[in-house]
Amino acid sequence: MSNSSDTADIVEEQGHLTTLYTHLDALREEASGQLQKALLQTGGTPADRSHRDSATALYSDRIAQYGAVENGLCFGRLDFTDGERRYVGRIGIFDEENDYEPLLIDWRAPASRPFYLATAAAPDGVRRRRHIRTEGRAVTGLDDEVLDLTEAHGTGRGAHDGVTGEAALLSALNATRTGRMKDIVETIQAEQDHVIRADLGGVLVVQGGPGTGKTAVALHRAAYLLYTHRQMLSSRVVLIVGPNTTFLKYISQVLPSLAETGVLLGTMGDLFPGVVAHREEPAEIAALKGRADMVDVLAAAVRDRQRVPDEPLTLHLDMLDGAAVLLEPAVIEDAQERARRSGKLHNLARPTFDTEIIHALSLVVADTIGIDPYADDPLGGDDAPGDPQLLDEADLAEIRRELRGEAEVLGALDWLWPILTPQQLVAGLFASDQRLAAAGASPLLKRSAKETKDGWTPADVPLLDEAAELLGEDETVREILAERRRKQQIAYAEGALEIAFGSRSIDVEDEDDPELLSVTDLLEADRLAERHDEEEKLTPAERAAADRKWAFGHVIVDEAQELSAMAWRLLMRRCPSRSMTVVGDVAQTGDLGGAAAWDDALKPYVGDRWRLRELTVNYRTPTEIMAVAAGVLAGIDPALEPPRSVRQSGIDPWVRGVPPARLAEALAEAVEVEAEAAGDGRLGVILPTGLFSELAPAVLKAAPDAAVGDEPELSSRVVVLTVKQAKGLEFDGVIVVDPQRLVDESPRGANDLYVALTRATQRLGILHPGTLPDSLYAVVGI
Ligand SMILES: Nc1ncnc2c1ncn2[C@@H]1O[C@H](COP(=O)(O)OP(=O)(O)OP(=O)(O)O)[C@@H](O)[C@H]1O
Repeated sequence: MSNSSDTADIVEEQGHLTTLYTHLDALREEASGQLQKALLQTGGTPADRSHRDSATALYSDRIAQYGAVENGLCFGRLDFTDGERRYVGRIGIFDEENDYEPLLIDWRAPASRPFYLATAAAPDGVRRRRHIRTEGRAVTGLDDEVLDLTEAHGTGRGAHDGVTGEAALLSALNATRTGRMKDIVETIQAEQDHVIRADLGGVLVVQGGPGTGKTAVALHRAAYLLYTHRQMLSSRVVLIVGPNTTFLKYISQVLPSLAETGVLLGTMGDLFPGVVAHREEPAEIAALKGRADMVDVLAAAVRDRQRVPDEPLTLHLDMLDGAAVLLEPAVIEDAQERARRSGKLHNLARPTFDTEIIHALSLVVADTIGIDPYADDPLGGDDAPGDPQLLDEADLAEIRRELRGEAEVLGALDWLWPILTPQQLVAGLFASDQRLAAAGASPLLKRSAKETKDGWTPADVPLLDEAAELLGEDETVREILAERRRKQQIAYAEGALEIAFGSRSIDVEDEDDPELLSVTDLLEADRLAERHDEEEKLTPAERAAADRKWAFGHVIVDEAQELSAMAWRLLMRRCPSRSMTVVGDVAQTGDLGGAAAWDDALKPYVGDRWRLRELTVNYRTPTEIMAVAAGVLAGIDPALEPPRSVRQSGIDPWVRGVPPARLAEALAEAVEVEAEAAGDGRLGVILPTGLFSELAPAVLKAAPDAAVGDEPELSSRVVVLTVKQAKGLEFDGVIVVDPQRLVDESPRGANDLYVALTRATQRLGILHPGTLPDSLYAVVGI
């Protein structure tokens, strides 16, 4: 490796870079011109409008893309032994005036691959790899690796220890953190490249210890797949699932800067359209909800809502002037049986149930009104012997029609076989001890009225999705529910207008006053127009987010070890093609319902047809910190190998014990020192949940601008978090407080401690009130 500050080389590269930016500016101008043209056009046929909309989307996307690649447009150059030269960058740029000669090759294109893979041992025709360092539009330095050892005279100035572009890599790794993840396109390593460019089909599991770049690789894989399979994936959308919203914020900037759209980012809590599920709940309850046997519980809960009363139901019918008829339990049971046997899902079987009940009731009514009083009396007024029923089939049909309009009949049907939304089923189940017992669920799932009011939790989402599958929702059901909502809205609006206009009557059909819009018009005109507009303008990712049945083109799951069995079911439903990238580390599993082994999680869906790729090098945590974490990992499972750190920091972690009464004070002191040491970077303070409210004020005392809360702002200088919140994140310096308590707080506490200890890129401090877990005593040597 040589660090070339040779002026002639820099001048040469500057010349090429300036040419590239001239092209970029021209492309941007061209796209802006086209966008303006599209925006200025009005009217036309629906086809014209749709054409215009797609042009607007296309050029807006392009402009965003050009903006995103402004920094670091070109970062590499390959010189081949045959004299060919290739420049590698964030997008492809071609010379239109010179037979579309490539001036810059997109990092995702096959032609860029040697930039990431070529080594001195396998140079693949590459003589020299050059990393070009830039600031804005200026070249500031060059790092050259000569891969052709004959030229390097065997000095070994090639790739070091399997690392490509060492200088550029180390400079990226040592840079202070900003609270937002950055792309790694300039320094992707060979083992990461193999994952990023793996085939689209099937389930790919990427297992790797902390800091091995799993998240970075997952995001770059999304960008690569969208580039390579654009047509299919941009319309079917790539779903990326992360553990929490703080994490999503952390990674959100990476994709736009990779110039990608057509991606939907979400947590499990976001995957049931119409429901926001971010309420916290105890880990044990979430674990119960995540168990596979909840499938049977929900199926039983649905059956439990199909009722058969012990006593006959008495129905007063208008058609009989309020006289009562009886609906016998045996009749209901029979109808229920037939509806169940129809093989349809609950909501979809309701018409069958209705038909059966209405038929049975029509016979009861016919018996009441249609009996020939003289049928058994040949000497009576009526001389027609035989059939006592005076009503024919047409009369019976009329009775059935009337029965369908009877309020008490409709009420009874709704009670006996209610049309249910998933939310009604699940909330109804959790609200009642009896229903929980009838469904065979744990009584611990009982939810108080307050909790229900506070909303859904992420663990509820797979249950709602399962419920939707069991209840069935087709157009009819959706229409019924929409109609119900519409009626409620109209009733509400009518009420509101009554209040507004006093006793003045508002006739929705009022023809005398054409100026007066009807209530229906008021409600519907705007809404319909709005909906129409919205649907036309929605991007595929927005449409996917709103559609529970969307089949994603590819699904990427980060921190996948945390997913419960129920969560896996939901994700597999969203991805019928089973084209997935599953990224995680089973040694970091914190959730009680999470996976201890990939096979357990995946077997039910793909058997053993999944591929495993391992990442083995830790780019985040220096050797000194990893030595401490490795002791904890050995305590979890001696068979687990810690990833190998790619660098040393020269800074040993510190461990400080203080009397419990001094913990807050000592923390405040440590925060002051470590925040100072982090310089422009970020400090993370990881607290046990049980000490959070007690110790967070101590951090705020030392750093009043520290971020604390459900979704702390990660760009703050100091951030206070629980382990759960810290998952997937990183900071320049980290203070871990009371590791023994972290371990004691959960059955997966040792995994949590391992996560906490591996968040730092430079400095780690451990503060404890007198006791440390055994696994730490051994390594810190106290
Ligand atoms: N090839 C690379 N070049 C530069 N930086 C890299 C590279 N690979 C990983 N990194 C950096 O290393 C850090 C860790 O990466 P990342 O967060 O993706 O790891 P992870 O495996 O998801 O970790 P964890 O499991 O602990 O959450 C990030 O700052 C990332 O940018």
